[in-house]
Amino acid sequence: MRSLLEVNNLEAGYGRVSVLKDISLKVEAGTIVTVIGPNGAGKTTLLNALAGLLDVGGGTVSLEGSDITRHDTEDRIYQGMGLVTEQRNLFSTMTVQDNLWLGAFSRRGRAGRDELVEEAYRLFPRLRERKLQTAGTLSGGERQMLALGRAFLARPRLLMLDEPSLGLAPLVVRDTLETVGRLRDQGISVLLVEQNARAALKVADYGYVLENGAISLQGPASDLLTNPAVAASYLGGSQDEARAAATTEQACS
Ligand SMILES: Nc1ncnc2c1ncn2[C@@H]1O[C@H](COP(=O)(O)OP(=O)(O)OP(=O)(O)O)[C@@H](O)[C@H]1O
Repeated sequence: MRSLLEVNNLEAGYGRVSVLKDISLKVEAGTIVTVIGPNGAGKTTLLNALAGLLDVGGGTVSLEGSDITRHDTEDRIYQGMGLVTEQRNLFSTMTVQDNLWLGAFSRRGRAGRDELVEEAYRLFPRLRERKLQTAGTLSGGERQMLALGRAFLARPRLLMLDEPSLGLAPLVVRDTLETVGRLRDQGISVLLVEQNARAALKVADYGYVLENGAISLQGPASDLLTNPAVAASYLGGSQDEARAAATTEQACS
């Protein structure tokens, strides 16, 4: 079966500065794949390269088997890619409702758009409660939810999210990543870039660890959560604690 997204031996960077080295990864349809890694590892660069915002120096990117390596961003969006950046790119002086309405551009006519926005409210009830509030006055978590709601309305096949938990309090991070899970339930596959490794691995199906522009480790998210090396570097525990957690996990399964 072919993957929704397949990246092979990707190289990319900024002018003569090379950042991504020989990146190969896949996103299967209906799954959440996370890329975790420290500051400066190249996570945002990876999403920008996949969205066609950077020239790639080598390798290939395919979406459902069709080679899009040289396609421009507009074309990639047309083919079903969506990107929510760290900035979330909302219209701060416009209401929640109007921000959503703009996201429903794929549907023609007022009735069609209203129907789509209604679907977003069903999926994210908090947005309905806030629909007349301007986006600039929302809390960080609500802003992120609005960004996800708007991305949902564009109906991408693959949604790429750059650090949705950035700047959010721990409880709000959990809420936000549960929302990402709801998008998957709606048939949207997700490539999730996160520094918050634990929260990301909890919601994801599969994970990659990116270090210094290269993939250093990959596996099912549940395996990475109990991997001692991942725990020591990214989950805030010692290798001994991680081994103990892995043993308990195995004993319970
Ligand atoms: N416009 C740019 N020009 C030159 N170098 C850049 C540019 N943007 C990023 N870099 C460099 O590329 C490397 C990877 O940066 P990137 O933002 O992709 O990392 P990241 O993993 O997303 O980090 P963070 O988690 O801090 O956002 C860093 O060394 C960064 O300094």
